[in-house]
Amino acid sequence: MAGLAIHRVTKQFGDHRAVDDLSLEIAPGEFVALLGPSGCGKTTMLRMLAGFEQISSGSLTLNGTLLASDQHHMPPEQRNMAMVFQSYALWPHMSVADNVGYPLKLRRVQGSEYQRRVAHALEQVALTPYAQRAPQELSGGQRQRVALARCLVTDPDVVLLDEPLANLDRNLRASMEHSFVDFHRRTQATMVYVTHDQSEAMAMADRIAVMRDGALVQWATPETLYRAPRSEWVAQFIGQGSQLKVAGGTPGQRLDESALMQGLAAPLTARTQPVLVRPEHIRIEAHSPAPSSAHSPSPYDLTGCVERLTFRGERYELHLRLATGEALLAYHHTALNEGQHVAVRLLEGWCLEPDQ
Ligand SMILES: Nc1ncnc2c1ncn2[C@@H]1O[C@H](COP(=O)(O)OP(=O)(O)OP(=O)(O)O)[C@@H](O)[C@H]1O
Repeated sequence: MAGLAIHRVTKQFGDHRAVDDLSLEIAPGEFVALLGPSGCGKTTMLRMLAGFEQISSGSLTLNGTLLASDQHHMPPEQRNMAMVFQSYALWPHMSVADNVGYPLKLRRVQGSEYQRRVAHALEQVALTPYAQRAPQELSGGQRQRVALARCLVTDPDVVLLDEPLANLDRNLRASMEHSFVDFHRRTQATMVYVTHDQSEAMAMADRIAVMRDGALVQWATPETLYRAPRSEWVAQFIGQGSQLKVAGGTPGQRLDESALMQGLAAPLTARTQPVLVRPEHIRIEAHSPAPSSAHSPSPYDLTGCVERLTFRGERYELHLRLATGEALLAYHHTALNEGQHVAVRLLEGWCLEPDQ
C-alpha cells in the first residue's frame, strides 16, 4: 500500500524495549494519533519515523520507499517529513514570515517563489496579518500556528506532531484542535500526532493507535475505541465508564439489558467476565424501587447508593455504590442527595478482554 507503513518495528535502549514489534499501515492523507500513557514509547516511535532515531528491527516505508530497517537509515532531511514540537522551536530573532520561510532558505528557494510559498503558508494558518511580528509578540496558539506554517511551506508528505498542545491552556487547546483539523483538511498531508490526552486524540484523529509498554494494544477509529474497546485497560483509558463483572458473555460481545441483568444476578464466583457500562447507558430512578413481583420483575431491580454528586452544567455526574460494593458512574439531569438510594437500570454493556 502507498502511504506510511510501520512493519514490526522494535526499538531497544539497552535492556529496555521502548517500542515492541509495532505494525501500522497509515493511508496517504490520514490523520493518525499515537495515544498512550507517559513512557509507552510514542515519542520514540515518532522520532524513528522522522529519522532522529535508528530502528533496532523491522522496517519503515513511505509510498513504497524504504526509510529504515536494521540495515538501512535514510537521513531525516531526505524523508520529506516535517515535525512540530511542543516547544514550537521558533527563532526569537526572526519575524514570523522569516521563521516560516527558514526551511525554504535551507533548500535555496529564493525570490518570488520564496515569497509566494511563505504567503501561502501563512494564509493557510490565518496568520497573514502577523507576518512581520516577532514570535514573542504572539500568543501560544499563534506561535504553534507559525510552527505549522513552517512545516507546511516545504510541502511535506508527512507531518509529525509531538504533543503540540501540551503547553497551552484548556480553552486554547480546544480552539487549536479546530486549527489542526482545518490544517489537515486544507493540506491533505498525512499526519501522525503523539498525545497522552485521549480527548485530544478522539477529537482530531481518523484513527488512533493505542500503545502500552511499547506495544500496540488497539488500532481503530475513535468511535470504535469508544464503543468497542478491546480490553479492560483500553476501556479505562478511553472515555468515562464503569467496569463490572458478569456471568456469561465473551470478549467482543455486546450485552443487552436482560443479558446484563441476568449476568449480574449470578453468584459472585460465577461473575468472571469484565463488562464496560458507559454512563449514557445507565438510567436512574430517583424514587425507591417498588418491590418486584416474582412473575414480572421490574427493570429497576438493581439499587445503588449515591456516594458523590458532581455538577457538570448540562448534567450531574453520580458516583454510585451498588449493594455488591461495585462502583458505577451515571449521569442524571437533576440533583440527588448524597446517601440517597436509587433504582438503577443498565441498558447495555460491552464485554472486554481481561488484562493479563
Ligand atoms: N535515548 C533514550 N535512552 C534510553 N531510554 C530512552 C531513551 N528515549 C526514551 N527512552 C525510554 O523509552 C521509553 C519510552 O519513552 P518515550 O519518550 O518514547 O515515551 P512517551 O510515550 O513519548 O512518553 P511521554 O508521553 O512522557 O513523552 C521510556 O521508558 C524512556 O525512558
